[in-house]
Amino acid sequence: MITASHNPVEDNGVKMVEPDGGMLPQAFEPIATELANCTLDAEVASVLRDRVMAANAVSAHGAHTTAPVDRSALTVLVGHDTRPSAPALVAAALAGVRALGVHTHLCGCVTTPQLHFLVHLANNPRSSSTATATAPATGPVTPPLQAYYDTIVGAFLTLMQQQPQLQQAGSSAASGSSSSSSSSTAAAADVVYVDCANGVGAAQLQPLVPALAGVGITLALRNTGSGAAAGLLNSKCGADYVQKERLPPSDFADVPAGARCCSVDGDADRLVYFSPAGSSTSGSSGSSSMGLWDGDKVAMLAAVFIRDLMSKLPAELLEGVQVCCVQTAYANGASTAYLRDVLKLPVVCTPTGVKYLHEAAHGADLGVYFESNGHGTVLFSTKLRERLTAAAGSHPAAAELLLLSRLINQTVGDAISGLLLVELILRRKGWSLAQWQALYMDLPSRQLKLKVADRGSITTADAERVCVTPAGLQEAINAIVAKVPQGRAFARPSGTEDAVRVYAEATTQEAADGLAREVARVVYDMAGGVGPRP
Ligand SMILES: CC(=O)N[C@H]1[C@@H](OP(=O)(O)O)O[C@H](CO)[C@@H](O)[C@@H]1O
Ligand SMILES: [Mg+2]
Repeated sequence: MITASHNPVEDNGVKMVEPDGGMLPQAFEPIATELANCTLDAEVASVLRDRVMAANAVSAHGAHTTAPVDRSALTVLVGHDTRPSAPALVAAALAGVRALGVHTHLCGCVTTPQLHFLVHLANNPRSSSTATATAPATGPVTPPLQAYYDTIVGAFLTLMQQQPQLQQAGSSAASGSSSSSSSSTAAAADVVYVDCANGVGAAQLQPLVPALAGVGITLALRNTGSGAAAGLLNSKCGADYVQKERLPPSDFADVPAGARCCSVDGDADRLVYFSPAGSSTSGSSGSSSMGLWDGDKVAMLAAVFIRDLMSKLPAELLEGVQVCCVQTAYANGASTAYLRDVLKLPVVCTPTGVKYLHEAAHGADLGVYFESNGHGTVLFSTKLRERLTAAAGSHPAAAELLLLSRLINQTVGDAISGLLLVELILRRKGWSLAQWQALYMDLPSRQLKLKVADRGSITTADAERVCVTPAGLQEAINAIVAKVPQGRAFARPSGTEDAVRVYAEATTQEAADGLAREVARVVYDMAGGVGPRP
């Protein structure tokens, strides 16, 4: 997938998709880095021969294979986002793959999660998570993009059209509204304004517009990157901008206060909800008055809904079924407490980066994982899906969960699938944005970043929550945090930028701001800060 995701339009990059639809195995990262850093053609050839081909003998899961690979039987699917540099890079990628004697299939301008889905489906045409798709029975024929919509939107529409016999009336903290059908919710909630980041999400969300109109939901696509006044990809728009700046994106000035809005990123694998200042915004964290429903909030909504459905299943069906919610240190402490104390679900904290969350969630039968920035999904194990399939005829909740496993992209976080999940749950519960927000109150938080001479000098442990080096830094951070009631703070080197990120939360915004500033200063002083002192 040729994309640089949420980054500026002039950047570009590549995301590799494994044959099972998953992400690049971590063991392959150093080799990929080596390949990317080749400067001479001859170097490319030798790294390919000595490193990539040698590693090819090791499968994604670490198992050694001695069987020779028939490259003519392989196909590499290539997709790209809307960046102007895409055509040249796609041509180079296709030429490179063909030079290895491997077939190519150009999927065109698709979202990253769509490409993951298609790769998975091409290799697993009978997979139960894509059972409604019209996939070819044999490879290496590649499935059409329509298979994605058939599976994901198809599951959503089936769930929406089902009689609400499984309503969770009174099953949660926020049960202020007793109505649950879409026709009886406020008209405003039936319009969802979508910030498409001027990226590939715009074209790929388009087929949802007529499909959702059929169930009473108006999708109003904004920042579609087209028209005379088209904005730039990810420029003052997109999920990363909305979540980090806590500001509505450009082209939303006329959207009414309290409206239901969401934002995807440049390759549509992240999703956050927001609402321009006005009603429904109480309880949001941050200095602006815009309401924000970030990845933590999406995760909690999914966890509440799935937990309710599971509670309707007979105990024997769930025997030995492990549920796990995965977060990073950036998850708001209030969301972690909600998972642990209210939902009473096991919570795991991993280092930043979806590859870590995905891996941890994959270990459970039902793994809910989201980064606060809106990237995440819910994974159902094969064991659980088989049990649900067997019970679907006699237990409506099992049938619903099975449909959910199709609505939710099982390969990676997916903004389109995420939007459908959120809209389904809010309608099923009859919840407004305010009721969703009221599940728990975010602790005020602050994120800062600063430059140091060598960010590699900061090493961390315990899912990046503790600094190991430089010596004494963690003790200094501990002393600052100890002075702030319910304070929590950590510093870690970014994996994607030349910067150190500082996160702090406390009971008031002032305290969180002050804590972040103090920690940033101590990092600056002890880890070789450069430029102005925070
Ligand atoms: C605090 C934050 O948002 N960090 C982001 C960012 O990683 P850093 O290692 O923090 O630069 O980019 C990653 C890739 O998109 C994303 O997975 C992660 O959540
Ligand atoms: Mg992205």
